[in-house]
Amino acid sequence: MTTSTPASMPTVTSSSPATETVVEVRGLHKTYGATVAVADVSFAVGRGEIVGILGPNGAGKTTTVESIAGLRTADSGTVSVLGLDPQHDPAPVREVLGVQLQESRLPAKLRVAEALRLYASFYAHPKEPDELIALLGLADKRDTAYENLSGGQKQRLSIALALVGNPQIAILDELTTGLDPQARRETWDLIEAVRDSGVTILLVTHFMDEAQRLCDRVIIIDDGEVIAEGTPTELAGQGRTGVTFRMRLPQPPQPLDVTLLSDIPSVVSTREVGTALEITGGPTVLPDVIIALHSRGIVPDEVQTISPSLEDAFVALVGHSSQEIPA
Ligand SMILES: Nc1ncnc2c1ncn2[C@@H]1O[C@H](COP(=O)(O)OP(=O)(O)OP(=O)(O)O)[C@@H](O)[C@H]1O
Repeated sequence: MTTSTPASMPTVTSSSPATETVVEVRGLHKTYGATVAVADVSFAVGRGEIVGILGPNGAGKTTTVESIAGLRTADSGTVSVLGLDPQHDPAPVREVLGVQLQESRLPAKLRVAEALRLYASFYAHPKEPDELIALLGLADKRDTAYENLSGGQKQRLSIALALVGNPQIAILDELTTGLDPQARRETWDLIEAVRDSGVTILLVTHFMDEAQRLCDRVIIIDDGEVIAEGTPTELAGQGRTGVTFRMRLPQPPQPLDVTLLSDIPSVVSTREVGTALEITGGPTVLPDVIIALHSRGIVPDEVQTISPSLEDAFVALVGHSSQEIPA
């Protein structure tokens, strides 16, 4: 993650799926008593996409995906899942949409294979439990009770349970929360394999690296409204037109004359970051600086370009990082 922020505030973009729309949400509004959980949310998901729903705590992400799954009744707005209304057609929606929600809990003594067979029995055309056990890397845990699974194994089982009905669409809420770095990466590989098998995925996440790595498009929700939408690269690049890089300079006998850099036309700004110097400027700023330094016999160390990140865009839009809880 970089600490640099875009030069100007990103604007809201709107993008539509390139393929057939399988989920469409229009003007969704949902309150809990006096709390407006979802004020006005609209977006579409195309077949075969992995779409990320990002936003700070309490933004309305879970309420939105639960409304898509038919687990919440919206006050107004429409939700369409493959042309079906989850409120009016809950049974056919359950056949095409699998859900892995936050903190799924199972009975402590239920074994992995038993849980999958039980869930498979709820569906008309389930996947073969053994196939999922193999796909999810749970073969050596098939007879292990839920209470004896590690956090990562419980997470994989909950993904398997979301997929056992052989859904066309899967909603995964906080997929890798609580997992160690290796388990997170394995889970990402798994999600890509699930997508490659033809399942469209709607992923609620707080992790920008996860969204950047997995998602074809992301939708950022704040205070119950969509505030930005686009590919991770599009969103990350908003507001950043120039090039930023950092380098370390060898200690010369004389301190570097700062005008050497500030006189270069393509240099917009320089700042010290620890022992490194960060320079932002136009498209040619990197070679311009290297050539200017070279003319004084200075060869910089550890030159590193800084790519705009989704986290930068998120911070600019929402006002704090994705994992900070606002006061
Ligand atoms: N069952 C409920 N009863 C009352 N208020 C609720 C209920 N569920 C959610 N809320 C409130 O609605 C708002 C949106 O909650 P929601 O869980 O949809 O947000 P979220 O973006 O998923 O948050 P998080 O990232 O913390 O999971 C919050 O203010 C929350 O406190």
